[in-house]
Amino acid sequence: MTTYDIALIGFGGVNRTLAELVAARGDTLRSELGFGLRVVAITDLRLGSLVQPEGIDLGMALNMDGASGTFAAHGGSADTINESVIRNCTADIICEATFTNPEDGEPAVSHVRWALESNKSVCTTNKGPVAIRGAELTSLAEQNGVHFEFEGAVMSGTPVIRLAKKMFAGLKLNGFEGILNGTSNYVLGRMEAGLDFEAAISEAQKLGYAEANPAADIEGYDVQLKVLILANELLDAGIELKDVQRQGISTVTPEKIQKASREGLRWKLVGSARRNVDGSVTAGVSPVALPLDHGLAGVSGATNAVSFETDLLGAVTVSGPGAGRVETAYALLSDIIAMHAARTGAAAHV
Ligand SMILES: NC(=O)c1ccc[n+]([C@@H]2O[C@H](COP(=O)([O-])OP(=O)(O)OC[C@H]3O[C@@H](n4cnc5c(N)ncnc54)[C@H](O)[C@@H]3O)[C@@H](O)[C@H]2O)c1
Ligand SMILES: N[C@@H](CCO)C(=O)O
Repeated sequence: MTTYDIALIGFGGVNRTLAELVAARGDTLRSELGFGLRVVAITDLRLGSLVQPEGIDLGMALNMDGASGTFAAHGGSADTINESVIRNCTADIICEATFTNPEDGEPAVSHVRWALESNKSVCTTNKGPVAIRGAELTSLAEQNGVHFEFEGAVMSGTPVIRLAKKMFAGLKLNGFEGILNGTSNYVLGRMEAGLDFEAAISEAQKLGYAEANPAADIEGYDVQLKVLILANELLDAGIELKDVQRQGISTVTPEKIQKASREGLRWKLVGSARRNVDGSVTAGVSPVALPLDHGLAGVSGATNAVSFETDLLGAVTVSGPGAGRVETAYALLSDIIAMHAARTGAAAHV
């Protein structure tokens, strides 16, 4: 049976949870999916680097939290030597889950590039490389005969990108609108319930929804990247970050939320893109007070939803978890399942 060796670049909430899944469910995955997974390298800013071609003891790695020392105590290095690890380790697949940088996508863009250049496939939940260098990296993967998968970059493990590419064949997509950030949606809901902004953010951080810098969620940068990804992947928009107008929810005060509630409205952070008559695409993200009977008004907590406007079916809506460690680790697993299916011709349902 095939075993894929994987390297985890960034060992925070998402990749730790993937390691937990591999440790706890390895046998089930093997029998149900027809392949095994073995972690052969891990790097993290707080822990350093560890490469063990025979397989890393995941119990040991998962017990390390940065306060308890670095990988130097386990035969690795205290330094985060990403380029050398990514290029030289024996992994078949690099799982990239470091911080999203909404400005230029670095250093994750380089992590992905080094992997693809050294003929390793990549799965990532990091929005930066996909939004800012997606076309270039996809083409590099194709040239090198490897895979670049990023389902978790939009709506965590909820299938959206692959689903839309496969299931909407024969339909023309004219646009989409959706709730694409779990943290801001969670915060708006908690504020409507009477919590103050800081307390609501703190809850979202504890639940593993928020970015390392939650301003990325609150000020709309995260949705800006996701709109860019969906517009380019699904509408073939050919647009750049500067083309996606951005406004976050920091202007939505508790008073505005209570007033909207009295008027039968609910504030939501809505990301959208629409194809214009001349073929160009207009895209943006901004807070909107939606009537309660609007399809997106009832989407609550860290749930996300995106409604695609199609020519033959009208609106088709996909809804599901938009954030969360387990939900996003599953996205990486679904990427690996898709790679396996492409390699073997096995049916993939993800
Ligand atoms: N948590 C979610 O719900 C979710 C959902 C979808 C996408 N994402 C994306 O997935 C990625 C990971 O999310 P997370 O929740 O695990 O974040 P996290 O902050 O918990 O973990 C990120 C880890 O990456 C490490 N890191 C940062 N820069 C690094 C570098 N240059 N080299 C090695 N390690 C580095 C950090 O030390 C940290 O441990 C982010 O890009 C995030 O935007 C997260
Ligand atoms: N911080 C993001 C994670 C998912 O990309 C969110 O809250 O939606």
